Amino acid sequence: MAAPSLPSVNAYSADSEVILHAQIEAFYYEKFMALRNVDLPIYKNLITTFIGPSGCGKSTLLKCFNRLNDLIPQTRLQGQILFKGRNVYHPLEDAVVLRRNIGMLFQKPNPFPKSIYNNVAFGPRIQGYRGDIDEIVELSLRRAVLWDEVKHKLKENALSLSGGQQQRLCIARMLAVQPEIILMDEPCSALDPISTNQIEALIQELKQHHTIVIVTHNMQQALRVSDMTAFLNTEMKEGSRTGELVEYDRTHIIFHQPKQEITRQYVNGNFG
Ligand SMILES: Nc1ncnc2c1ncn2[C@@H]1O[C@H](COP(=O)(O)OP(=O)(O)OP(=O)(O)O)[C@@H](O)[C@H]1O
Repeated sequence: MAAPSLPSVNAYSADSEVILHAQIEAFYYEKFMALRNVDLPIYKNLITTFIGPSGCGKSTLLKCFNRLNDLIPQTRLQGQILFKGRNVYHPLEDAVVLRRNIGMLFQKPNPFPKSIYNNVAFGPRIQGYRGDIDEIVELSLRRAVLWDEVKHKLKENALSLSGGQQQRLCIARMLAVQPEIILMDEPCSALDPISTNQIEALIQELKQHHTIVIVTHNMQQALRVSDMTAFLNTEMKEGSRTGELVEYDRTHIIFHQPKQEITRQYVNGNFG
């Protein structure tokens, strides 16, 4: 089933505010250089997608933004990631606080094996929130368009929900701690078309209050949901295939009038 065409409320303009900025000279897994020369501003309240062939470093780049790569031993970033002008890799920056501001949604929904309620209440509780947790749980579930489906069974285990519901629950769990930025790594690839439509519609809603960055292999999804698209590809460098940013622009330009021939080939499915 084709997803409905969704209206874009916010759009890029020359004075769009840069909220995140990757200025990466190189990123290494041990000695392997996975990314090189990526200079990529992310604009506030827009949806940006990363596209490119498998292994070009889309997920690696995404995980630089909230320092999730720090959890992998022997990784190293040369360069900086600016979040509202501050380098998140500065030794005095707190990665835990950063990940609260820059939340992440994964390919496979990963709710905690707890009740639906406790999944959403978890973040506010560990932050020591003193207000009405019931209210935050309801609001977050409503914003994730899940409330009507679960309001009568909040004490049931989250793992009893369908895949699409679990993914919306993970979104509600993230919204409960009010992140400014939401990173999504192929958020719909494990979902059926109806759940995919629901998540895509939700992503459009969320950009009113959040900045969203999505890795996707689905060209149609990038075209449907995003304002900006970055195309990455690999280049043979010093004996290994290193990811590079080829082209970054408004999504309609990347898909219909790209500057690089290789981008045109990729978005048209004629890629070697
Ligand atoms: N934990 C890791 N240790 C070592 N190398 C890694 C690790 N994670 C990723 N890589 C390598 O880094 C490169 C980029 O991987 P990454 O997952 O970022 O690419 P991707 O574009 O997201 O790929 P895909 O579309 O297949 O998910 C690949 O060569 C990959 O093998």
